[in-house]
Amino acid sequence: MALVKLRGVSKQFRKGDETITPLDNIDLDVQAGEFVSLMGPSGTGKSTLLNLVSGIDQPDSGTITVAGTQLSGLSRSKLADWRAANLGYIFQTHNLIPVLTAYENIELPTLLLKLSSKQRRQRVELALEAVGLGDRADHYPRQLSGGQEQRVGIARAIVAHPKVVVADEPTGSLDTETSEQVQVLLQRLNRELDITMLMVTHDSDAAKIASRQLILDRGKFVEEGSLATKV
Ligand SMILES: Nc1ncnc2c1ncn2[C@@H]1O[C@H](COP(=O)(O)OP(=O)(O)OP(=O)(O)O)[C@@H](O)[C@H]1O
Repeated sequence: MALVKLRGVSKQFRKGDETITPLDNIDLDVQAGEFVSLMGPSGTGKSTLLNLVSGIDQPDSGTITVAGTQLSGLSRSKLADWRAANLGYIFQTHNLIPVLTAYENIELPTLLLKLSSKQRRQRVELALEAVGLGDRADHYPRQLSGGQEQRVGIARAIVAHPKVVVADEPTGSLDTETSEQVQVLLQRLNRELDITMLMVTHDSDAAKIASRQLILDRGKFVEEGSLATKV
């Protein structure tokens, strides 16, 4: 069974008198271990889709099942528990807390999990190592480069050992070289840690690191290279 499964998902927003429908009766299957990139013009609903898959927002119709759980049936607190255990979110701007060290920023999501302090420390150390920042644990965000900050953001997204990581333009604020390093890192985490990735990007080079490239076009998905095919 697909790890991420959307069936007939629609989402509308009202803008003044106008109703916009960024997602229109969408179906999507992402298999465990896949790395899917999602491109499309600005305002077509890519971030909206990530928010639905993360349970941050609810669809107007359709069903979303992630890691075996149908999200629409969950209360807010159950959703928060589910998200803490199953989902990591990588932002364009890393959203690190400036008064916390790299270690403490990465530790934050683990505070929502039932772990002993030893297990928590092991998870944080593993995540720091996975992103190559074992020697930066005690640095504050202001003491890190942009690429290092993003790597802390990535470590924070994987520290709970989530089944799915969604990334919203993770390389959007980085220079070319740093962007390439982050792309390599994401690819490695997908392959070596078997993390299923769903990444929104405007960068066609970044999109190519994915095992499957989708484009969101007028409320529907088309697969890169087969523009007429609905997924
Ligand atoms: N909470 C909201 N309330 C009203 N309109 C919204 C809301 N969230 C998104 N929208 C609108 O829905 C549409 C899709 O937005 P979304 O951010 O998902 O697009 P996107 O494809 O991620 O864009 P970009 O590439 O610029 O980040 C846009 O027209 C946006 O203004």
